[in-house]
Amino acid sequence: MSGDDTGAEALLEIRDLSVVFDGFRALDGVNLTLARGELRFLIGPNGAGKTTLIDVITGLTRPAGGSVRFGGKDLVGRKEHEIVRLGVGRTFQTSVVFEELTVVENLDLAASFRRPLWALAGRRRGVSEAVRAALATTGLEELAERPARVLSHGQRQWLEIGMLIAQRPSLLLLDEPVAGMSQDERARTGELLTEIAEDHTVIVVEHDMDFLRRYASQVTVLHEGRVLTEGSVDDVSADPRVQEVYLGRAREEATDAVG
Ligand SMILES: Nc1ncnc2c1ncn2[C@@H]1O[C@H](COP(=O)(O)OP(=O)(O)OP(=O)(O)O)[C@@H](O)[C@H]1O
Repeated sequence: MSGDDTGAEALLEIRDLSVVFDGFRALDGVNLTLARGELRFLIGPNGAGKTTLIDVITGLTRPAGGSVRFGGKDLVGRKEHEIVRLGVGRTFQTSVVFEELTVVENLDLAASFRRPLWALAGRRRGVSEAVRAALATTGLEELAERPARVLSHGQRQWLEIGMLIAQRPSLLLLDEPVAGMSQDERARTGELLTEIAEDHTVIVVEHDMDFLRRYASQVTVLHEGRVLTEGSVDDVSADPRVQEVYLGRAREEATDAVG
């Protein structure tokens, strides 16, 4: 690995990234550096390019230009499953939970994804350490033997996060983990993210400013495919350009609601 002046601490380094869909630039020269162990919130109005950025990191979308380095390895051009094996995990906006399997079975299935075949073949009954840890972190121990279909919306989201942790990624990418949650569930998720960030590097896509004020430290704001600004929650929310972008959106939504 050649050392450059961004230092050995950077786990993820994105340089001059662009994505073009049918001539439309969904990402346009994005730079983003994440230190190992960082919890970074990624915000921006609808269509800003947040999901596209996650899609590029995870190999779902191929960029038109730029680079994505993770732990010193270039991710561009690698297959999705290869990127998972390198230690990048993501949640999707659509559920990946198996309804008829229990919570613990869902976790075990997720954990087995990175387990070598010989370990699967010789597997004894019982719960692996990775599954036990995921159950404890997400607070789902009491529901371990219940089928996933009985879970509330919040519990299901926590299960999905648990399934991700069970795969032992070093970088977690969470797309709007509190969408549709009650206030209590949001608070519990904020605590969960803080806990997970103690031993993982995490990017959370979120546009709920209240949630950010409570749980975010470092924030990157995307707007129209570019990084508008980056910094602490206070700095970012005091930035007039960010306010304009969000107020503009609020105005549009108010008009839509009326119309
Ligand atoms: N597969 C695709 N083909 C064409 N255009 C796309 C595709 N995926 C995304 N886009 C466009 O790229 C832009 C960025 O979309 P993206 O989903 O990344 O935004 P976002 O910031 O995640 O928004 P949201 O908050 O609504 O999820 C949007 O204008 C979107 O319509």
